Amino acid sequence: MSSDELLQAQLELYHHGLAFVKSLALKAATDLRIPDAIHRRGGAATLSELASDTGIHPTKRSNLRRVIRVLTTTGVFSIVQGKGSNDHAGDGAAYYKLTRVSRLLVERSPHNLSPMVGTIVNTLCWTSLLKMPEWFTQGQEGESAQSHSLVQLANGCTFWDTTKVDGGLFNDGMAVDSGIAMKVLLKEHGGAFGEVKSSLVDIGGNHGATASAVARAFPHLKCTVLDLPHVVAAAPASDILTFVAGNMFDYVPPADAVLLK
Ligand SMILES: C[S@@+](CC[C@H](N)C(=O)[O-])C[C@H]1O[C@@H](n2cnc3c(N)ncnc32)[C@H](O)[C@@H]1O
Repeated sequence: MSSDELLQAQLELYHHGLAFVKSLALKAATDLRIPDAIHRRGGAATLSELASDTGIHPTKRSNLRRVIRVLTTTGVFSIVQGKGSNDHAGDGAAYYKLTRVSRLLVERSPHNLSPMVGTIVNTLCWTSLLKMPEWFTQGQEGESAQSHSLVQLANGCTFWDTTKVDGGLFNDGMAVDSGIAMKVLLKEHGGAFGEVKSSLVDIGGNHGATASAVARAFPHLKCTVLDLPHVVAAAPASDILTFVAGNMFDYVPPADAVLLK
């Protein structure tokens, strides 16, 4: 390698190695409710406005700038000089704005995906994935990879067991994810459900976000949700869904259509 190539390769390696900073900056901004703070300021806010609105300690303001800089680089926020055409202050200061990504993190948005950030950026995922080298090299003859998962190796229980004690982290993420997916699915391909005769079962249907969207759009369908007992036990009551607690590998309630999302 030439010197330039060597330095470029080193840079790329560090980019790959430090990619987690992007996830963790996203998680921090979500937890600090920075998207809400920008939204409340009319869609654009200075660093000091963000710092005071989100309770950043005065000694940490420059650190906040660094986190926001990561997030402007990755497209979560954008940065402009001055507030733009509706800039009454006309001060030319740096303003941080929402992008189509961070609009999904505004709590009042009909497409609020902020719970999903905690679902995908959390210590369970990290501790499990850090075990990859061990997991790949361990195993027993005749055992399938699924029978001993990364999560089991790292945490001593299955992934689904962890959702018993995660305070709703996973299920809350699933609900908001389904809200968006079903909105698009029903808009673009809703006809598929119209063709179902009279009943549908959503296997692993969690708290019923997907099945309720179907049931509301197609009232002729009797919709059932099958999920694990601890998930069904915590599901909100519903007038339009029937919940069945069980294991899909043992029993699937009969229906004209089966949905697996
Ligand atoms: C990735 S989540 C998907 C949830 C939902 N379908 C959605 O799209 O939002 C998988 C779901 O399957 C459920 N599940 C996992 N193993 C199951 C089993 N053996 N029988 C029934 N449900 C199961 C989990 O509790 C979880 O709610």
